[in-house]
Amino acid sequence: MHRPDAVLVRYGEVGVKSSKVRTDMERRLRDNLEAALATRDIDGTVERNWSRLRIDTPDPDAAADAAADTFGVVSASPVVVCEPTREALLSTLRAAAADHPGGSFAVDANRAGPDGAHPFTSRELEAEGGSVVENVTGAPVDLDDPAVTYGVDCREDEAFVFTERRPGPGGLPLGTQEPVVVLLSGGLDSPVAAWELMKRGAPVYPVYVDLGDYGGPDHCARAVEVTERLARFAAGFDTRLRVVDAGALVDDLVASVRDTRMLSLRRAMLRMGEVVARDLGAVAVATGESLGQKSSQTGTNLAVTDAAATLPVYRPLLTRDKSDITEQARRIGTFADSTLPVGCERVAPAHPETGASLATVEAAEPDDLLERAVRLARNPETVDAGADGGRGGDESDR
Ligand SMILES: Nc1ncnc2c1ncn2[C@@H]1O[C@H](COP(=O)(O)OP(=O)(O)OP(=O)(O)O)[C@@H](O)[C@H]1O
Repeated sequence: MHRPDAVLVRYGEVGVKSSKVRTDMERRLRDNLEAALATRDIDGTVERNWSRLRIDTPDPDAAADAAADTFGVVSASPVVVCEPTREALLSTLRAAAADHPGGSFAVDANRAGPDGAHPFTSRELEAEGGSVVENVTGAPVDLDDPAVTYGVDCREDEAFVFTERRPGPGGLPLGTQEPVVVLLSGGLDSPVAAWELMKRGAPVYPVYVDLGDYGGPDHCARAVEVTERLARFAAGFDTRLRVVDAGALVDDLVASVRDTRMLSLRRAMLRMGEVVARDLGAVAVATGESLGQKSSQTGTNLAVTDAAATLPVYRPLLTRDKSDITEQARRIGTFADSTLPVGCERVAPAHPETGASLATVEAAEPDDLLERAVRLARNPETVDAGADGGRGGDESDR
């Protein structure tokens, strides 16, 4: 195949929106793709074209990877662009077949345009293209499970030939929903929760609660590292980690509260997240909790935790299994060394309460716990983890 000279970017859910919302979301997707190219130093321009976007670039391979990391994108294909004529298409297919990697193949053609725009149908293109590829490669046709699919997208003014569809994350373009604060521990779950929210279009502001001696520099470094990985999916958005220094508060909790300590700590964390959320214009606070995963995550205990919240609490992983979350963390690149014996595990009491009443928890915790949490969160330290901030709170495009 000649070198591809562009990338076709396909989206999914954006396409079923009403035309105004769809236009706004396509624009946002285009801007996000441009930002993704810019952060990776890839030259290219992005155009909205019928129901796809198209990137013209000297480096389609890298541009397709950048698109495949962009929320809203369902798939991206490096493509060879040619004239929308039978001769040009068959000749481009012939050139592509010269690089056939082996195994069976199919030709999948899509033709769009007004009646009479092309003197051939999609089916005819598939049959004729199939013969061309067969002649060049000698490979067998397999329409059900081909090793290679030669894609042909034929439009009125131009046509595209491709052999790859790199899957994207799907979802909605980042910035089409309102921002959310995510309590990010740097453990396995909360980065996946953040990713899931971003996938639905919500920019996230990660907040790490420094647990002092119970966390330590390695724990915090892990949160920074994970934030950097998340920033890869959020080019142009402010994903800087906000760090709240809660060492003294945790020391006091450990010294003064026994079985319900973890619940009081979660309540304080939610309050801290809320302060940052209000400051940055975020509409909710999210955690990586899932039902029954830990003693603090029973239905009763989650209700006690939520009683401290005045903003909605999002738990994108509520019903997910740990094995599934772990597999996703590996896939999206946020799986870090999760075996560090630090963090909340060290704060937990020997016999944590699994079914606390709000009255019991409130009676056991210091009277000023939540006010103290608010004070601590007013001036978080901001750690730049590689994003080039600025658009997280943009009202205009949601
Ligand atoms: N130090 C922290 N800073 C910010 N948020 C935290 C911290 N520790 C816990 N959280 C939040 O509370 C949730 C439940 O805490 P849990 O004890 O399960 O955390 P973990 O196992 O250390 O981390 P994770 O849940 O991210 O794997 C986390 O998913 C996260 O949203």
